Amino acid sequence: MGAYLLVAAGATAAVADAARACSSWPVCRGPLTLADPALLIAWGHRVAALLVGVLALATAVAAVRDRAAIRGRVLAALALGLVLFPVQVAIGAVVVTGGAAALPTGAHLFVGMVLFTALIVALAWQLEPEAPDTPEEGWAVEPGVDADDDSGTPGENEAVAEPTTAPSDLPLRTRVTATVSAYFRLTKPRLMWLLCLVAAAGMALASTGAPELTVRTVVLTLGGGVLAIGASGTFNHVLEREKDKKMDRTSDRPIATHQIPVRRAVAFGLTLAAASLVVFAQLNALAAALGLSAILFYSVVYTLVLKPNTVQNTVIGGFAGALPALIGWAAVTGEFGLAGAALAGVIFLWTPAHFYNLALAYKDDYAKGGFPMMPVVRGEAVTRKHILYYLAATLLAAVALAELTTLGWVYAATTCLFGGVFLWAVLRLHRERTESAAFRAFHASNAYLGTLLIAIVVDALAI
Ligand code: HEM
Ligand SMILES: CC(C)=CCC/C(C)=C/CC/C(C)=C/COP(=O)(O)OP(=O)(O)O
Repeated sequence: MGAYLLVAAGATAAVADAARACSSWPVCRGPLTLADPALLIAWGHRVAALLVGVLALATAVAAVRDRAAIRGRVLAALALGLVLFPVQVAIGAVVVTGGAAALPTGAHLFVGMVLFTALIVALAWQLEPEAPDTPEEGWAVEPGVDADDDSGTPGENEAVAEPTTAPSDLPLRTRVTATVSAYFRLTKPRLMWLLCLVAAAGMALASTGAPELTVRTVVLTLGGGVLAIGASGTFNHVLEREKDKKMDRTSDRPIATHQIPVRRAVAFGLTLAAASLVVFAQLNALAAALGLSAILFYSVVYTLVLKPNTVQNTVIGGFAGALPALIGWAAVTGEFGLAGAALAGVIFLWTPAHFYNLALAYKDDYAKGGFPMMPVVRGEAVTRKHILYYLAATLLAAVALAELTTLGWVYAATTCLFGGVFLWAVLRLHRERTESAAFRAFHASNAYLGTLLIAIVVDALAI
């Protein structure tokens, strides 16, 4: 986390043009004053570098002392980090003293990222020494019922779901409430706040350029987004109704229990999809095309093709969740943009670090449903390792986003603070290996992304 703090502080120093405020090395000349934030950032970066250097050295010394208990590749990764440290200090000194032109652009950022990666890899190898590199033995997708099988004949292992349609002798009001809430559930409302924040962050980033962000753009983008997510969620419920019956977590879903007939659900989904496209089209054609792509990607590519067939289902499926970033950007500018794509990259890399925690908690349930999720196919230790890798990749992508934009200290502080909380939760998951630790890490993933997106909006619009 110290190494990450350094990378983030470095990116902030670059954005704030700290080298202009402090062009001497190793210390900044002149009095330290609160009036010059760039000078404060320059000092902060150097003090952090000193402290983290001491920490890295202490870690390496401890590892060497205990080398009998530490595997060779952990020591090698640590050694790489340690060797890169003085290299990184030297590059930093050259950059601030005016020699940046002699170095490849971004050399300091790149070496910092490699250093952080080396330490994370050492940590993952140390925490999960027994992680097998071969697939779990004996796992195979259970012969399930095809997603489009609407025969109503229960398959083997399949619980026979009792229709839970509100009986007609119940008061009308109770029946209406039950039906409305069942349709509401089809839209997967619990995901909406975060996906809407993704689109909001995309809009906020786009509006730091020339176009002004209007209330109309915000309302149409979030309105279209809510409708599109509702449509995608509904199609997902329709297509997975047979598998949903087999899993404890999903067996009470409205279509699985026949509370909502398939035909009506399809009509509901199509209505939401059409409404979302009409709303997006009020913005521009690109926003509408991206909205349609998101619906099709999640409903067809992810749900039908990837999810039942490949262990990389949720990794590739992350494209669907990343698209709202591009939609938000396109809503404001009418085109694609690098910063919007970088935000989409953050969401894409965050998705496995978010979902693999649930995959661990619901491993047996997913196996019952016949889904080749990572813990089911490759085992829990490999999944925990991948959570750490994707978390590290997300944190680095967040720094890359800062480099490409004018996001400032609110954003940098948020990614460090909540990135630290997320990392802490994942480390506890590695040590405790319990269901509650997996849920804690899942909630930390949502807290990290949620606060990061709010920080983007605040930094881009208010500061
Ligand atoms: C392939 C990609 C993803 C998969 C497989 C996945 C899976 C899941 C699952 C299974 C749940 C539990 C849902 C429930 O039982 O109600 C969940 C919850 C959630 N997901 Fe994801 N997710 C993915 C991507 C995303 C994305 C891109 C976002 C937003 C940016 C997101 C935000 C959320 C939120 C906010 C919750 C609810 C948390 C809560 O109830 O406290 N997910 N996800
Ligand atoms: C703008 C727009 C249309 C965006 C759509 C993107 C979208 C809905 C992304 C979320 C992906 C998601 C929550 C998957 C849930 O997994 P799952 O369906 O495998 O979960 P389950 O096991 O609960 O069915």
